[in-house]
Amino acid sequence: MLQRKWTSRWPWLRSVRESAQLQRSGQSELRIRTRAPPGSTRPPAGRPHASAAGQQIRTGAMKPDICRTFSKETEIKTQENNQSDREEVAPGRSSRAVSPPRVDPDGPCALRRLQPLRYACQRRRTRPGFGSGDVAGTVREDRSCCRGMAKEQSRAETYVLAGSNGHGDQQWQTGVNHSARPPPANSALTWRMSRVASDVRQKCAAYVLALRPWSFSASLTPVALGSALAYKLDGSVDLVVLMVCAVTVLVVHGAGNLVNTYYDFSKGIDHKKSDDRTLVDEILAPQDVVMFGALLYSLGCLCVTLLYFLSTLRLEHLALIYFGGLSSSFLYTGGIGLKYVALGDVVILITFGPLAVMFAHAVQVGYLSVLPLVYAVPLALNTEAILHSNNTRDMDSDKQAGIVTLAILIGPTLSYVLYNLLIFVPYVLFCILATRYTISMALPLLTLPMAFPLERQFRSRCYAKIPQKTTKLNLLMGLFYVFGIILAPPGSLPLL
Ligand SMILES: CC(C)=CCC/C(C)=C/CC/C(C)=C/CC/C(C)=C/COP(=O)(O)OP(=O)(O)O
Ligand SMILES: Cc1cc(O)c2ccccc2c1O
Repeated sequence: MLQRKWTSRWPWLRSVRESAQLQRSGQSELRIRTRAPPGSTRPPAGRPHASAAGQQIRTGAMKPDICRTFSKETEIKTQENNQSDREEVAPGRSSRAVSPPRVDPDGPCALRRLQPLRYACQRRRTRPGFGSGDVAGTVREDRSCCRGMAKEQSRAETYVLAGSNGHGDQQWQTGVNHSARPPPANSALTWRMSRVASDVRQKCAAYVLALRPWSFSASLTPVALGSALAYKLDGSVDLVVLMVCAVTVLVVHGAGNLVNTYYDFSKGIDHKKSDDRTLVDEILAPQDVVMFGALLYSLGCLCVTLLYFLSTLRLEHLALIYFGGLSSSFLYTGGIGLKYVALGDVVILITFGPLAVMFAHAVQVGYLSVLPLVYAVPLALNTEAILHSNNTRDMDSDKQAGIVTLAILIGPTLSYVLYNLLIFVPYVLFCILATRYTISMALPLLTLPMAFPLERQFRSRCYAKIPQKTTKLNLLMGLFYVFGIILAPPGSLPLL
């Protein structure tokens, strides 16, 4: 749910999911039933060729028949123009010289994955002598297609419906220049480069998506809080240390999310309706996730080594907190899998609260202190509310998968009580701080109007959007809390 929302803001990331789905369902291949042109050799199996398809459709040599039903969104009218012809045909070869597409008996529509952002919407038409249709037709503009295309153009993948006889002989006409002219030499290079660029972009987007970056605010706010405390109580903050610390915590959090992705998938907990469908939808392969996780943990170790040189914190203290964070990030779902035995909530409460705040504070000031642990409490409770609402929403599917979470153990009614405690106790603490110490501590109370609707939704068991909204609340409340600390008059903050 959270991810869905997140990707709706960055459609190029969403396209990674969609293209993976299409690929999985076998639709990303050009599927055309062909009649081999007279004198041509049998098409070899392999990647189909759009320009060849366009050429043959036009000449009638290749006749696509019954079209599969595709979603309107993927029915993208394309302009397979000279450019694409040149690009799709290997350099130095005419389009005729290219092998015809792979024969596919049950997938006759020519849905073809082509290079991104290359194709413009074109008129959808039927006309005499075109392809196998031979039906006198009128030119019909498909405006919805144009609208769809405008959207699709922002995507990393474009799908091209290159030929169809299954829709009243309408053809997705490709605007190919069918001359057998070989492409200019430099276009071959352009073709390869844009192909590689597109592939790299796709892969990068998939990795970013797998990290579930929408959740990163949960680990960045404790870093901000620890640094704000160091600034306020010890007088200075080293921005380089702050940056390296933030990267370290982010990297360990991201690795924890990947470990979660891997183990939830291998234990069969993630399914088609889960938030995390990186592996379910085959956006990445399990070994990609493992490699990426290992890379992030290594990067985290590199960052903490850098912190050792940048900070005056003793090595044993630095190592203790860092490996504490690293272990909990792994053990949440890896190894013994604390999440599966109802201990996930404790892990989140500790790592996203006291541990991360103390880490950020300690690397700034060079010593360990209990003060950040106390200040971390409101934030930790609120962050745990995200996980608890997530687990309450997933209660049924988690039960089916045979795992035990706190939400399952206590049931929906007590889950509601717990959620309220997690959401509203921080506000009680802010009220106490504001009235007894400094009014700047009342700043987080500005987010109170966001909390009441969440309580109502939880009460009416409309869980779907609660984790997402709680994450928003967590970010805003955390930021106001940090500002409240920074704006507090000197000496006004409680020191225990
Ligand atoms: C102190 C230092 C150096 C680092 C701390 C860095 C942090 C905050 C690490 C936490 C890592 C961690 C425990 C990640 C787990 C993230 C998590 C709660 C995933 C959600 O899992 P599910 O409960 O399966 O939810 P989904 O259903 O959305 O997958
Ligand atoms: C992926 C994910 C999902 C969550 O529900 C989280 C809750 C709290 C803190 C971090 C979380 C997280 O990283």
